[in-house]
Amino acid sequence: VVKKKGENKNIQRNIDPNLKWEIVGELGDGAFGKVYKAQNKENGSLAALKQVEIKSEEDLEDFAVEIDILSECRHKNVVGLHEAFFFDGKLWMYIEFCEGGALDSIMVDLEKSLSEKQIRYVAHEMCLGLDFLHKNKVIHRDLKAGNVLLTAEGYVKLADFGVSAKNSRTNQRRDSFIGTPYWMAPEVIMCETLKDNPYNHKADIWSLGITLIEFAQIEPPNHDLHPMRVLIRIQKSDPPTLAVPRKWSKTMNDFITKCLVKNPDQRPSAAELLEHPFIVDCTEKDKNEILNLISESKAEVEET
Ligand SMILES: COc1ccc(Nc2ncnc(-c3cccnc3Nc3cc(NC(=O)c4cccc(C(F)(F)F)c4)ccc3C)n2)cc1
Repeated sequence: VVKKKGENKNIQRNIDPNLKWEIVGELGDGAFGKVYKAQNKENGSLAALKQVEIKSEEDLEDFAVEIDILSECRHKNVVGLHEAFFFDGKLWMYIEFCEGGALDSIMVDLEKSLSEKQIRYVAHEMCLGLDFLHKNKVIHRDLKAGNVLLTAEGYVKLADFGVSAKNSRTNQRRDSFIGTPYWMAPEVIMCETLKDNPYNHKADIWSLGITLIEFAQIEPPNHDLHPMRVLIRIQKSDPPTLAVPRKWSKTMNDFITKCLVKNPDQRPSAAELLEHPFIVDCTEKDKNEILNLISESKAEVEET
């Protein structure tokens, strides 16, 4: 069935978004246009607003995939879509605002990595989000600390500010992008170079392992290498480990080792990882660790 144009029910057309939302700040200049902070005039709720110039129907279709993903995949560990508009030749996406921001900026602001308890809590929440996305046939493809957001209540939300998750539904592959290579699983690099065999959701599990090392060390392994060198290094070398393993528990080292298995078929699924001892004994107390991190980070930002 060929979808008729303008049928996307998740995008409101010919309604001026400024009637409902007002811009109250700027969040940065993303890869795809500007990102603002916006507030709902009726109920005061906050949003992150991304406006994207739409030059062609193909452009609209690409971004509509992202909106379909966010509209259909509603979960406490995935960024929520408030609403989307097509107005004045632009696509306007209003995403639930996550007060804490992304975990890479938090570590940079505080100039420190996460504690094991904080890593355990975030890893648990990320596995819940990943399991949900994978069950909905969505492959994230660019998991990293910069795509993990924190809310004021200490919730962990998977986001994707890059370009990769647009067409991350299986069977909707467009010519693939080389994402940020540091977090890339070996088979993704192989596929990125061979371009034919689509890889599956296990690539996100590798990136999860790399992201845990990033939480522990602020930077991913090989961060000091040129991106091209990294692609070769990931292919040829044994999986990376924590720089100082004895600084961390055996279960944390084991969890990371299980994620960083080069053969994707031998890598556990997110559902299997949810049974791993490292995150099984994750408690609400660990969540308080993250709340401390957010208040520290907010204090830090207020100071500067
Ligand atoms: C600098 O300080 C801050 C402070 C708070 C925040 N909070 C925040 N909260 C929510 N969104 C954003 C955001 C920031 C920059 C760019 N985009 C943002 N959100 C956003 C995300 C998306 N899309 C996704 O996250 C996305 C797209 C495809 C797939 C997926 C996933 F696979 F995760 F479901 C997620 C679309 C439009 C927007 C405006 N930022 C950010 C920076």
